[in-house]
This record gives sequence, structure tokens and C-alpha cells, in this order.
Amino acid sequence: MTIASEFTVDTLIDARWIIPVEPTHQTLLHHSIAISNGKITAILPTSEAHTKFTAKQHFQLKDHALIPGLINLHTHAAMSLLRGLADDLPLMNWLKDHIWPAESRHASPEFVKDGTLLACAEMIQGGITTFNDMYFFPEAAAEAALASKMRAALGLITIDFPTAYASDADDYLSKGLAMRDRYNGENLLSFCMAPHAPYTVGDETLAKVLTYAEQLELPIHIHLHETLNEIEQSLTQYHQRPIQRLHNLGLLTPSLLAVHAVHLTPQEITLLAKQGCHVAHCPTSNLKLASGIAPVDTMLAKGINIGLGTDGAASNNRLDMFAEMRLAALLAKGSSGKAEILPAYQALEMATLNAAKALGIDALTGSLKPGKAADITAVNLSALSTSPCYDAASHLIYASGREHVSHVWVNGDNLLNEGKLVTLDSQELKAKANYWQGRIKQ
Ligand SMILES: CSC[C@H]1O[C@@H](n2cnc3c(O)ncnc32)[C@H](O)[C@@H]1O
Ligand SMILES: [Zn+2]
Repeated sequence: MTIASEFTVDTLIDARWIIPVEPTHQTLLHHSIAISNGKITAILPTSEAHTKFTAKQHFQLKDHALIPGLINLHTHAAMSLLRGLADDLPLMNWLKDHIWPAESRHASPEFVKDGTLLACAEMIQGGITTFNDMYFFPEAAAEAALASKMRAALGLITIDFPTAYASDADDYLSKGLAMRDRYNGENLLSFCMAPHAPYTVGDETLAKVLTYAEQLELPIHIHLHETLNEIEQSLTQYHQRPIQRLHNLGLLTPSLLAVHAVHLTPQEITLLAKQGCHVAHCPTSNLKLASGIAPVDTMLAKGINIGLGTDGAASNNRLDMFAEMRLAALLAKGSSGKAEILPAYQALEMATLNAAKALGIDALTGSLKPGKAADITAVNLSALSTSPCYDAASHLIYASGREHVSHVWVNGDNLLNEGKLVTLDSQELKAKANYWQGRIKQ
């Protein structure tokens, strides 16, 4: 006799492990996630789920761990088209001698759309469901995010010098605000004010950025204290370190997302903590550009909310949040001399819920909880390199990698199915990448 199921849901996903991140430090065994209208409606033992629900789509992932979709808290997605163009250089030489000249020749809406689509494909394949982007022509990035069905926070980029995108600070701001007005209300999109850095944005512009951030209730996403050179230049020009300067301008608030935060005095760490600022830690980019190692252990001890970012593919050179989680955990231990700092579970929290909090979207995403959007990543832990498995969280950070990601859902939509992209066409993306390589090489 068949007992009629109580409810029909859009999607049911059964998994061997579910790490919801909220509540903290939980690993559920043999549970299922029910999804309807893009939202998680229930998380319950698989045996119960099968009697309670009928599903239009049913995924039975018997060797897999489900985690909240990973959030890349800082990137320049379109820079995937500049990957490998200039390596082994410190930030300022890299930017001034190579990247900015290339961007001034090639950055255009087409470049940003194609580059962001390419980045979206890589990020989806690596289990990333949300990215926080800072780049020129953010409408083109918005179109790419919508086409790929990823969640994105788009930067209203602001710099005090002219580029192909805008002529001056007011032009950047008005273009950014128009972009935000155009896409405001799109379920998958949110926005950040994005002044590039203390060395490219003056006081007057930062004051305007703050006004708009307050009016529109947007986070402020800025590169901050990335290199010693940035601090020395600020001392010469403003007679104060960048964090002090931003504090004097009123920017150190719970809306501030400081990217990099590598060179900090103990007083600056205390100040960032007291002001409720968030940090996007980008360990690979910081090492590759020889910027330094961020004092993550001290920031954590002071209670600063830290998420993880890849930075752009031209300074990483991967958009791989598994690599960032692992490196963040290892660097924090190595640099502090304390093996217990940043355990696996905390690295996963950084790459999910902490990042969602920094972006102000934690009511929507960042953990697997009924009522939140179904932004979910499945990782197959049946490889030889992940067998046996005593602790799924440990394997996710220390043993597995993005190559083990099998499925991804954003807002309930399946974007990666058994390792295959659903919303994007790999061949088309490769053809576009080749086209841009030809143009950029000339
Ligand atoms: C105006 S869009 C963003 C701008 O930032 C540049 N960029 C990329 N990586 C970094 C970094 O690590 N520090 C500072 N600036 C960076 C990118 O090339 C764009 O010009
Ligand atoms: Zn950056």
C-alpha cells in the first residue's frame, strides 16, 4: 500500500551529510532539503522526507555533503580575461605597468560581459553561488550574473581619475546609481558602494560615497591597507594612515567592508572591531602580490567578522573558494603558531554566513535554513582522496577541492548538474576567451 505524500515540493535533495552552518557546528547525517519557490522549506531526516514529500525533481546524493553555496566576498570577475597577463609583480607595478594599461585599452561593456560570464562558469563549477564584484561597466556584470543565474553584489565603482567607463567621480557615481536603479528589485542582485581604494579616491568623493551609502543603505566595499606602500603614500599625502583617514571621514561603520586588511596595528584592529567593520580576507592574492599576511588570528580574537575572497583572476589566478578556505586556515595557524586557530568549520563559516553578513544579505543566504533561499553546493566525498571520511567539514577544507563539486543550486535553480554547467555553454565561453586573447595580444 502506498501512503500518499503530504506535500509536493519543487525539489528534494537527499545527502549523506548536510552542514547547515546555522545552527553552528552541526553535521546532519542522512538528511534531505526540501525546496519550493526557490526557498528551503524543510531540512529533515531522509526517511521522513520520503514519506512526507513528493518532489518534482529528486536528487539522491548518497556520497555527498551539502553546504551553503560559497560566497566570493571580493572579486573583479571580468578580469578572468586578463588571467596570466602579468604575474610575479608587486601590486603597484602590476597595476600601473600592466593591468591599468590593458584595462584602458580593452575594458568595455562587451569585455565585462564576456569576462564575467567566463568567471561565473568557473565560480559555479567551484561551488560559488554569490560573488561580490567591483569592476567597470557593472551593468554588463549584472547581465552576466542574470544570464548565469548566480547571485551577485554589484559595486557602484568610484575612482577619481577618468577611464573608459567614466570621466570623473560624479560620472562614476551617477552611472553607478543608474545601474542600481535599473536592477533594484532583481531577486538575485544586490549592490555596494565601491570606492576603489584610499589612493585612488579623495576625501570629497569618499564623503559623497558615504552619503549615498547611508541614503540607500548599501555596504561600502573598498581595498584597504593592502600594502605597506599604500600606507606610506597616505602618510605622505594625508599625514595619516588610511584607516584613520576613513575614520575621520565617518566611513568606519558596520557598513564598511575592508578588502585585504593586511597591514594593521593592534589599535587599528581594535578600531575596526569597535566600529563593527567587516573584512574580506584574500589570502592567495595577498601572497601572490607579496602584499603580506593578514593578522587573521588577532582580528578573530577581537571579534571582527571576516569573509573570504579570491580577488580577480589576474592576481590569484583562480576563482577557487576551496583554495581560499584551505589557505586561510593554514596561514592563520602558521602565522600565529597556534594549530587550533581557524578550524575547518570556521573556514566554512567565513566563506558562507560571514560573507553574507558583510553584504547585508544574511536573511536571504549564507546558511541552510528553512525560509532562506536555496543556495546550495553539493560536494562528492567518495573520491579516494576523501575516503574514509570521519568528519565532512574537515574533508571539505583540508582534503577535497573544487574538482569534487558536483551540483550547485541558486535560489532553487540547478546551475551545475553532475559537474555539468546548466545555464552556461562552455564551448561558447572558450570561443569568447580565445577571441579576447587575440585582441589583447595585439
Ligand atoms: C575600478 S574597478 C577595480 C579596479 O581594481 C583593480 N584591482 C584588481 N585587483 C586589485 C587589488 O588587489 N588591489 C587594488 N586594485 C585592484 C582592477 O584592475 C580595476 O582597475
Ligand atoms: Zn581587488
